[in-house]
Amino acid sequence: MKASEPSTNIASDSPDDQPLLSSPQGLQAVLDNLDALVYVSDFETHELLYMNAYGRRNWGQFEGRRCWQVLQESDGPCTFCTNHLLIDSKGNPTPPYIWEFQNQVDQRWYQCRDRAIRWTDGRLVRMEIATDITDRKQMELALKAAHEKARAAALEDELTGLHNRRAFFEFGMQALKQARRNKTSLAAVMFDLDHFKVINDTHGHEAGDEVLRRVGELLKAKVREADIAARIGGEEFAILLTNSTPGEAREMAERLLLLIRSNGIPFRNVKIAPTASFGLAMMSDADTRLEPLLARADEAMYESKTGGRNRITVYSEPGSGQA
Ligand SMILES: Nc1nc2c(ncn2[C@@H]2O[C@H](COP(=O)(O)OP(=O)(O)OP(=O)(O)O)[C@@H](O)[C@H]2O)c(=O)[nH]1
Repeated sequence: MKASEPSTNIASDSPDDQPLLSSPQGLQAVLDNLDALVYVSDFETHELLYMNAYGRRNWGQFEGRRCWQVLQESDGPCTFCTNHLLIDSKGNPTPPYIWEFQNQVDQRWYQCRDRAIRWTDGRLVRMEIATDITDRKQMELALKAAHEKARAAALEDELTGLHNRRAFFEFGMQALKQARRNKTSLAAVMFDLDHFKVINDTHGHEAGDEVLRRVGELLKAKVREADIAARIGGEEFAILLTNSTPGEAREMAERLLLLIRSNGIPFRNVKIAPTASFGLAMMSDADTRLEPLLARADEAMYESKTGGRNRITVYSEPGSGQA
């Protein structure tokens, strides 16, 4: 091939149009030794017009087949096909579109550089250069999973699997903001196991732990997805009930009170029947933070304690009489 002849049969858009290689074989050798997939497919029919050796090695022969048949083994054009992103409103090629995805055939991750170019006959074709980024992606995914696990662990009460105090305040504040925004109700129920020290002293700390675990399980089984339940202290639990009337919140507290005291918790050869004192308060218009709402529920719970334990007190404003 003479130096003035084009080095490739792909229409070039390089500014100087200088041939870079002395022969098509040279260009072929470069493309076939690339450590990346290069392919070209018809913009409309998706027929594969070219695939380098890397592609043929990994995805097989391409002649007479469409890109989605060879590269994705799918029944039709891919839902994530990027062709529409490669041309402007007038149908002219735009700068390369770069994205990452996991190939359905070999399950490896690729960074793809997609571009619309003019083929030898002038038609628009799609060219993709895809580099294997699986190692990097796996590291990123492992790191993300580790972050998520660490965050979940930091928000979980290890003993019961409920939210811990920190999570209760973090998610509780979101629930309060949402309730204020949507003008919906928010109820706080707090309860504390009665004479828990006696349980520990009589049956041992392990027995106490088992009681806490079982109470946690009861709680988890009773709350709805949108509610927030937590162990916020040693033997103290709290629940935020979203979208609940005072009556519904009280019903929930009553169910829990009965469940806790009526199902003796087996531990080794004994059954431990704890009781709990409950306090209930409803969010008021003045509550812009969680603390005042919880302080009222706590005050009601304290009344349950001083009133004889094993009961529910609904907070009522001083002077308005108790519910
Ligand atoms: N087993 C166990 N005990 C705990 C845990 N956290 C706190 N406790 C115990 O819970 C007991 C709480 O005792 P107190 O605060 O005196 O309260 P109480 O005995 O429940 O009495 P009232 O709350 O007044 O009914 C203490 O003995 C703590 O050691 C825990 O994670 N596991």
